[in-house]
Amino acid sequence: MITLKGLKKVFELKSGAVTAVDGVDLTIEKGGIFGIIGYSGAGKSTLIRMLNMLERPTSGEVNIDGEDISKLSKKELRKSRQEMGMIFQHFNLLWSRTVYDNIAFPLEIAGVKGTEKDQRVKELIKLVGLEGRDTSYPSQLSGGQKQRVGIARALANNPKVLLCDEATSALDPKTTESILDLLVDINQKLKLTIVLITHEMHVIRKICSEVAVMENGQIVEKGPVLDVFRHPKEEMTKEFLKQITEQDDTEETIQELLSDAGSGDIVQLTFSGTSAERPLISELIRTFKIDVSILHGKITKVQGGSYGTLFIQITGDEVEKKKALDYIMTKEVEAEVLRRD
Ligand SMILES: Nc1ncnc2c1ncn2[C@@H]1O[C@H](COP(=O)(O)OP(=O)(O)OP(=O)(O)O)[C@@H](O)[C@H]1O
Repeated sequence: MITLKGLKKVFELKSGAVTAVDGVDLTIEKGGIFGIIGYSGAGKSTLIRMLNMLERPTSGEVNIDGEDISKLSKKELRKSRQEMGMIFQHFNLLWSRTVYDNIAFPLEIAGVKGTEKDQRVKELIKLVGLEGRDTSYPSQLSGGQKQRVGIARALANNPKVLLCDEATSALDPKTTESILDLLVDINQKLKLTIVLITHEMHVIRKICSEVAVMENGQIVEKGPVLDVFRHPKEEMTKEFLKQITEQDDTEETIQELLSDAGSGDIVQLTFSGTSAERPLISELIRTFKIDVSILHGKITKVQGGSYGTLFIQITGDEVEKKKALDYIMTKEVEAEVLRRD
């Protein structure tokens, strides 16, 4: 649905030219939640702002449903923008208007009036969970409530895409969770495509189906979240993943496990996707004459499945242990014997 080809943005400053986005090729499929992660200055804001031409590209194409929107006239662009809602880190609300009037604003611009407008605003207030706050002013709302108004306003004209520019970066962790839950809810209920930019990996982990990692204006790695999390290729991706992996998966902890454990084979199991949800350990104990102790483990849930590592210790007869290992291999679980008894 959204295809970027050779997208580039150069800002000409007195001090010289700054290339904010440097030849980005990207395809964003309909209906998913696509996350773009990068550090400050990587070019994320500039990139997302080019998706609705808030920022004009220096070169390259932004194709939405097969149409290059950088070629549209002002009038056509105004119409095309209604198909894309946007929310911002600092909400960008109209401070002198109530919640109701903030949400009604884009409808008024689109020429929606009277009962139709009233019904739509009430529907949106309900959708984002702000019933009873219609007459409040933004200054009377919490950060999370302000972002809910931002979301309702962005959805007013039934857009196909919602662009989120660091939408939870100004919020505390608990409020962030509730706004992320709301975004997933909207994505599923309205079949809305969401594109978000963030510098926080837990946002990607919690709600995105696909991710692109941005560095110096370029996309350095991209793919389904589960794949990128399990097999990150670039240093930048690994660095972001450290935000959500705990220290206890380090080489040192594994060495400690190996030296502390009693007799028996020590096996590292790596699960991903639906394999993480199978009752593998109970299957092993029931099927083979072995004992299994769990030494250490962590399963992380992401959109589209789970992934994780489990360290187990297997004791029993050599033949049975070998059969159990062979069995594990047939279950789409990677198994590595770290120590053989
Ligand atoms: N309007 C502008 N004029 C000049 N330079 C700009 C402009 N907007 C962005 N830049 C520059 O482009 C580069 C990328 O900035 P951008 O804001 O897109 O990055 P970002 O990844 O979104 O970072 P942040 O989260 O800090 O906004 C930076 O070097 C920035 O200084």
